[in-house]
Amino acid sequence: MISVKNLCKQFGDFMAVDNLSFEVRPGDIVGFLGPNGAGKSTTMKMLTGFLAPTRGEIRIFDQDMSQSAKHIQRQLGYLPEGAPAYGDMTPLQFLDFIANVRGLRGQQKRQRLNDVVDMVEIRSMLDRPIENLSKGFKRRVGLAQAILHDPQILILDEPTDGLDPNQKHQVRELIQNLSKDKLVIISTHILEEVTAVCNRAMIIAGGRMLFDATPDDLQRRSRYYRAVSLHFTQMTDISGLAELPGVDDMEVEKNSGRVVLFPEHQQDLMPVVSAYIKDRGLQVDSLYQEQGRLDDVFRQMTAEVRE
Ligand SMILES: Nc1ncnc2c1ncn2[C@@H]1O[C@H](COP(=O)(O)OP(=O)(O)OP(=O)(O)O)[C@@H](O)[C@H]1O
Repeated sequence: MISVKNLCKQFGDFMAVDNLSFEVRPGDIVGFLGPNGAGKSTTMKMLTGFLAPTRGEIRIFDQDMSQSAKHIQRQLGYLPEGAPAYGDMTPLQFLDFIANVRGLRGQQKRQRLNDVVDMVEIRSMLDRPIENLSKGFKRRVGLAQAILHDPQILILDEPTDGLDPNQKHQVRELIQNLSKDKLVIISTHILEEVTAVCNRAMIIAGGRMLFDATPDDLQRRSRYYRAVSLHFTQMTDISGLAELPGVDDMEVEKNSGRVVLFPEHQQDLMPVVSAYIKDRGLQVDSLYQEQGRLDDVFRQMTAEVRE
């Protein structure tokens, strides 16, 4: 388990991480969200023992980071922001070097290198200097070094940054497949990544924790949660929709002409809206209940906090 209590990091007068407390348990895949400068990377650097906190305590598997960083780091895989690596090495040389540092030897090393190269799909790039690889492949090499020793804890700073949509999908699958009993923390700016990969979402801004619950809970906070969204095939008088029982508000989206009906108290509007459409013989080309918009919640939550 990771246990963080009252964690603070100050750079000069500036408080980058301000009194964070949380726990992460096996099986948790935490999406660490926040605007630029929120303190995500700084927190991750402290969790991995690369940066000393100004105040507070980090305990991992019941050991204190300030006393036992080396021991803890053996059980930890870290993909830093930007995935730094030795650019003049090839991925094969670099991963072999990391495997040695991680204490892998002989057949076990060869087997693990082979497996990880396939997992992150870099076999075709193994003999090119890392500095000549595309951003996406550099990121995969970074991911490979993080998982090479099959660590119990994975801390990945924007693991899908710079990847194309196919690669993003692969890396998300990889993270999900890895993490049955692991503790995973990933930082991301991509909100859908949190619903796609994570079972827990933490939002920080200005170094402070604003939210820590499931991605579903986060979606439920959106004003769009259970809103009914519909689009008419042709121009239609929609004034009656706003008067339906249970409708709190109605908006028409400018570009698409899509009508959104917001429910009172998150109630289910589908039956009344469907009946209204059917009774009047109106033609719609789409009608669905929204699950909540994460970008909307994220903006609301972080709007008032300094960057
Ligand atoms: N070594 C440092 N010295 C001074 N200030 C720093 C240092 N490292 C980070 N900061 C500042 O601390 C704040 C938090 O930075 P951090 O990199 O943790 O944010 P982040 O949430 O990871 O942002 P991003 O999403 O842009 O990567 C920023 O204002 C940053 O400028």
